[in-house]
Amino acid sequence: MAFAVRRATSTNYSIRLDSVSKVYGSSGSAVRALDAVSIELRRGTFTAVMGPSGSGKSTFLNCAAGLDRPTSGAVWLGDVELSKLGEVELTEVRRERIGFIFQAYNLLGSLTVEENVTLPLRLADRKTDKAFLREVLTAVGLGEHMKRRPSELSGGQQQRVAVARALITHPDVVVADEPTGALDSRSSKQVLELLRQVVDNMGQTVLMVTHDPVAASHADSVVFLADGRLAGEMTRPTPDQVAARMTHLGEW
Ligand SMILES: Nc1ncnc2c1ncn2[C@@H]1O[C@H](COP(=O)(O)OP(=O)(O)OP(=O)(O)O)[C@@H](O)[C@H]1O
Repeated sequence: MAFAVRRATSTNYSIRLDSVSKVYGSSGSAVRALDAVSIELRRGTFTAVMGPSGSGKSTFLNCAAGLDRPTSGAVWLGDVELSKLGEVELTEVRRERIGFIFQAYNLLGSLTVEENVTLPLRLADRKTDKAFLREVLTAVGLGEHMKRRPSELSGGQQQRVAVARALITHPDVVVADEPTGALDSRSSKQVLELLRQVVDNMGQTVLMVTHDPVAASHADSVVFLADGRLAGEMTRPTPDQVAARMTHLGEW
């Protein structure tokens, strides 16, 4: 993987949240899922998000990736303010500039590996760069399985297809929500090492929500959330340090 990410913008951060709050419901039943969260993710870094159940991790990820809109505050993807975009533009930005990886892989069963990976390009009416496709599939270890369908692959292989699909558009950021939640420890390790390579060798920016201290230890830094607020950050995390901090934050 010798290529570099195509930069759509010149900012040195990929995502920036500026005092982002998210309130679900109203008045008596309102839940403040995020409370004035400000953070910048530098380009070419791997950040994990951890916190007790209900601390706002998914809400954080969804707001950062334009899947959900903050109640107040601003979200920037490079020099584009997501919170100012209309639905059509936001959909386009998500499709073209953000790569998504979900716990459940979300592959289309009727499509081959190759077709699943290139789907974001077809949806955006963009041509497939065959050399890049081959490079990405080789990088995720699936160069020999391009014509298989998801049902003919293991869970770990399916998630690696999802990683390739997330990379194919040269996104500004790859967002992963519990990417190893459904995998055994060996497949988890492969996927996490792959995400690490994507950052180190391709200069990608990765943001990952996880419950697993071992998974988080593959990141450059871990951001902790508690009750919708930032509750600290740890650089060069080890699994033990992450687990100790999580225990300190409460039940998880
Ligand atoms: N659509 C919604 N409507 C109302 N409340 C919501 C909604 N989504 C999330 N919440 C609430 O917001 C808070 C944060 O939820 P969120 O899913 O972001 O937490 P989380 O840290 O990802 O949790 P978990 O680790 O259990 O997945 C919780 O109190 C949750 O119940």
